[in-house]
Amino acid sequence: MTQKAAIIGGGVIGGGWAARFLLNGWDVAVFDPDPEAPRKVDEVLANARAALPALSDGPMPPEGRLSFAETLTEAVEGADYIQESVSERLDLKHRVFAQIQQVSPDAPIGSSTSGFKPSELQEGAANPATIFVAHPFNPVYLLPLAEIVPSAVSDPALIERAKEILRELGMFPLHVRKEIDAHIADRFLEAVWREALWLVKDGVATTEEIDEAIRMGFGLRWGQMGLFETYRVAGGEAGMKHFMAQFGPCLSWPWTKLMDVPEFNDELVDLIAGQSDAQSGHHTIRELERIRDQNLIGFLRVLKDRDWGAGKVLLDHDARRRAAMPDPSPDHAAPMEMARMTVLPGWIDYNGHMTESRYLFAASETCDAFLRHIGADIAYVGTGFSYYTAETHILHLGEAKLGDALTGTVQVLHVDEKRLHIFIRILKEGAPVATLEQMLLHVDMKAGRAAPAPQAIQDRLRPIAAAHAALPRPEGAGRHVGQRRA
Ligand SMILES: NC(=O)C1=CN([C@@H]2O[C@H](COP(=O)(O)OP(=O)(O)OC[C@H]3O[C@@H](n4cnc5c(N)ncnc54)[C@H](O)[C@@H]3O)[C@@H](O)[C@H]2O)C=CC1
Ligand SMILES: C[N+](C)(C)CC(=O)CC(=O)[O-]
Repeated sequence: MTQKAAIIGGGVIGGGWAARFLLNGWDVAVFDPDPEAPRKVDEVLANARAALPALSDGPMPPEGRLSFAETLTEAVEGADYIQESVSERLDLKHRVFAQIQQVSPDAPIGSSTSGFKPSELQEGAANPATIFVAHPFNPVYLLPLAEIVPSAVSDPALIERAKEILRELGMFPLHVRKEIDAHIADRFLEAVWREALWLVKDGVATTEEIDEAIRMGFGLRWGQMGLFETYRVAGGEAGMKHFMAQFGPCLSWPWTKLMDVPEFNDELVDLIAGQSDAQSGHHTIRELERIRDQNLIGFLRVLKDRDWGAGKVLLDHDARRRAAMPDPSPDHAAPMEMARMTVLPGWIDYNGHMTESRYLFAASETCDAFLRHIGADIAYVGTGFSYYTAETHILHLGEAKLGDALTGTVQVLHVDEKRLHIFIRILKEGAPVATLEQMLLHVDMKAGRAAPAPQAIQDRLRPIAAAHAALPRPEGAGRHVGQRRA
């Protein structure tokens, strides 16, 4: 049965949570008294639809149903999980928890709070044990981290269940063992933010120069190794001990203003906002979000290729989803949908449409998913056997443009013990933009020659091939270059 999430507060973060749940197949009810909230959530969701599927190498589950509730009660009724994302005010959060628990006293309630401790959130609650911090990072639909902070009175079983739900959404729940204002990650962000405000206020650097200092250097390193692993490497062969010995004395030098904060007044706000407008005002916020999303997808995909850091979370999520997914078409009465992709900026050529190498990439994503489905997965390759593509014929039938959602399907044309003959369709809105007919050979990699596939793989393939033999033969199958279309 489809699970239901209630999102209370549909701003930047609530919209991101709604998208994360919906695109992972949950029904979502949002409550936010702001009449603009549905428009904002819809816009965030549109960006998320163009972004999150690009991280997945398997078909996404069918999107859940989104509703905007008239009342908080309506939103939380029957919800399996509730995420509070109202403005960062403790009195408001307390009122919201009281209202939620009148309807739903036992459901897990995660709070997106950036800084309040769970024990502060729980004050005066009817059932404090179900309230905890689930602090996400913007954009919630792309970044895996959620800091999970329980208090001493939190229900440990409920916390474990909440962590499991977040894993099911492809997130990385980081259990913060000791509650503290601003948790773990926001303590860093706040420290860097305070330093940055001083640098602008003191006229040392503009907002743009500070951003360059981050994104041209250490920001890139942090994204893949964090702080300690990066500094270990910076210690050279002697590692962390040498790094500490070299930079330890700086701790008593004036390298930070952390103990001192700039006065928060109109002058500071105008200074920062004015420089920020000059730096980025030529883009709308939605444009900046899309630029950010595509950059993050690029980084995350590289990390995924390397099975490293946040990329490892994505790989684990794909594997978990694959294991949980029913057969794409158990009766094999149609070509099997094996992959979903979004056309990314790096896929576009000088003609303004998807470049030809990306059609091979799309086919390979589709074919690899099919191979995993029949048991020829990476563990199988580890045994020294695999399928190699021996021949491909591509027909370009339409154009794919930036942001288009593509689906890859497989129709099996013929199998024998060594050969696998398939017809891949790359579809946009249900119509093929390309077809790729491929012949694959089952190979003994050590011997370097074709070899019969094992019985287990053949047993998975043959019923599919038998059912697909009853499907109409694809129009482009067996074509050669230059042949006129029927
Ligand atoms: N913006 C960010 O970068 C991050 C924010 N957070 C946290 O997420 C929470 C929400 O922040 P944002 O989404 O940025 O704020 P926001 O201002 O974009 O959205 C807050 C929403 O709460 C709604 N709201 C106010 N009272 C409400 C009520 N009684 N019931 C339902 N909705 C109500 C508002 O109408 C507004 O749409 C805060 O606790 C914040 O600390 C967490 C991570 C990052
Ligand atoms: C600035 N902030 C405290 C709202 C930041 C966060 O809470 C996390 C993020 O997404 O940067």
